[in-house]
Amino acid sequence: MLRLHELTMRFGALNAVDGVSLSVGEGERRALIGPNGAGKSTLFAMIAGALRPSGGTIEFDGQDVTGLPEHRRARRGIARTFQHSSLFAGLSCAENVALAVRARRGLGMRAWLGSGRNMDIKREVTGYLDLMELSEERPAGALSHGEARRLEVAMALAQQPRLLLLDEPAAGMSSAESARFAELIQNLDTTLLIVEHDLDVVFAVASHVTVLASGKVIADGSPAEIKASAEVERVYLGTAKEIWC
Ligand SMILES: Nc1ncnc2c1ncn2[C@@H]1O[C@H](COP(=O)(O)OP(=O)(O)OP(=O)(O)O)[C@@H](O)[C@H]1O
Repeated sequence: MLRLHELTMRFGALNAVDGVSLSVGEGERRALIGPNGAGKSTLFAMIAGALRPSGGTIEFDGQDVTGLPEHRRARRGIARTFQHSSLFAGLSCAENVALAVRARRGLGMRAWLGSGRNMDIKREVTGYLDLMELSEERPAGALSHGEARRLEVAMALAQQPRLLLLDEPAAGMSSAESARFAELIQNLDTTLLIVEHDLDVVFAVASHVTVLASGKVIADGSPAEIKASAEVERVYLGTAKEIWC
């Protein structure tokens, strides 16, 4: 579904992402991990379309999307969440998700409750909120941090993405919140690419893990392979574990 070939991002003399090639298959849940400054966010931004690569290509669903802006990638089925909240605090959970559903369907924002079509939207909204265990009527501004992040995922799901990109979704969550979040994400059947520092979340959610360091892929495999990798253990999970967070 997603194929990166020799993807590179240079900032002046720095190769923040340095010739990364990787493929994500349909149905995979891929985690990108690595220490601070490894290039994860930069790689994520290039995949989402927020940053134009200095070199290399990005293929989505067999098509070269390297030059496409973010909104056109979104139309092809790539949805993302942001590190910072993108919710409307004064609207309820249902209203926030309804906005995303209506945007996907190309509908206006006026007169959005009442008609037959709106019942159809309402059913769809309820489905996404149920997946993320959120109640319809609560104002987004009254949600806990963990609930707000789940609402952002519900809004991304409302785009019916083929590939969902999650940018540090568990950042700032308590350990109880992040454990629940991981369970909910595991139940999604969307192909997923997640950048995350919380390794408990990563190993609970991911089917595949890619480890970046200094802009390069240093390991790639199943969670069990990554945990067992002497190289990853030596550099990150063991002696230098403190640099992860
Ligand atoms: N806009 C920019 N201009 C210059 N350098 C940048 C820019 N964005 C990122 N960098 C540098 O690129 C390198 C990779 O940064 P990036 O944020 O992608 O790493 P990361 O793995 O996401 O780190 P973290 O885990 O701390 O978020 C770092 O050295 C960073 O300082």
